[in-house]
Amino acid sequence: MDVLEIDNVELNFGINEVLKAIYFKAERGKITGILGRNGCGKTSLLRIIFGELKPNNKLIRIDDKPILTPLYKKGFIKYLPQFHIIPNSVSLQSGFHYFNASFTDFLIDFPNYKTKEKLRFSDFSGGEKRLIETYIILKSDAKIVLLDEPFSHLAPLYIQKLKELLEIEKQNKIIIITDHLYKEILEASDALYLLKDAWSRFIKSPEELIHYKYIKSL
Ligand SMILES: Nc1ncnc2c1ncn2[C@@H]1O[C@H](COP(=O)(O)OP(=O)(O)OP(=O)(O)O)[C@@H](O)[C@H]1O
Repeated sequence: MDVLEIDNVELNFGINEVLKAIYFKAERGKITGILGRNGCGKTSLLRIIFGELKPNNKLIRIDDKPILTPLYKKGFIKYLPQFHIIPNSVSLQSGFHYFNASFTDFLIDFPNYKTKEKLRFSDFSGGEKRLIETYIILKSDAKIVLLDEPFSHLAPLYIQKLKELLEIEKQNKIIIITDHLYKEILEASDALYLLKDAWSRFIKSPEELIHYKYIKSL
């Protein structure tokens, strides 16, 4: 599985025209970033790709073949939403077991969690939960990974570590990522799209983000 494309996306919520004429391509071996202001439709686009939000129109292709079944039903895609996905009553170790992810690998990457395996999710801070959930999704056996704001609540060292893991995982996965920490997205991404006025624009250089009034300066 090498290339995911989504085309002709049209999404309205009542009179609110959120997405129209969107084209978007993500490839294995590259991190594909999505930037855009609040409410421009980044989460909606990820949910449409995942298959849980049905737009007025869209066409998804994987390796040039149209996909008509919602992707989440196919089992090879994982989605990190903005909300927490692991129940509070579950222990750290069971959370890894539940998602079929390696807790041993996690402890190698984040050794400071060695004494915390029996703690429940309710015992962790918002940022810690985010780190754990992002790790579990990123390191899963999925072929396509969608990450909605993985960096936003994380300490700089954890962001750095996640970026290193992204570099490794992208060799075997199609990875799409969005966040308001645009400098992190710029650094982590090999291909970048900006959503603006319901259109997607492929961004060739960071200066274009100024041109399209996403930022004032770099
Ligand atoms: N279920 C819904 N019903 C009605 N409107 C919705 C619904 N979900 C999203 N919207 C609207 O669609 C637009 C896009 O929302 P979306 O969450 O995709 O934006 P976003 O770019 O991810 O925003 P943010 O960066 O703030 O998370 C917003 O105007 C939002 O109010």
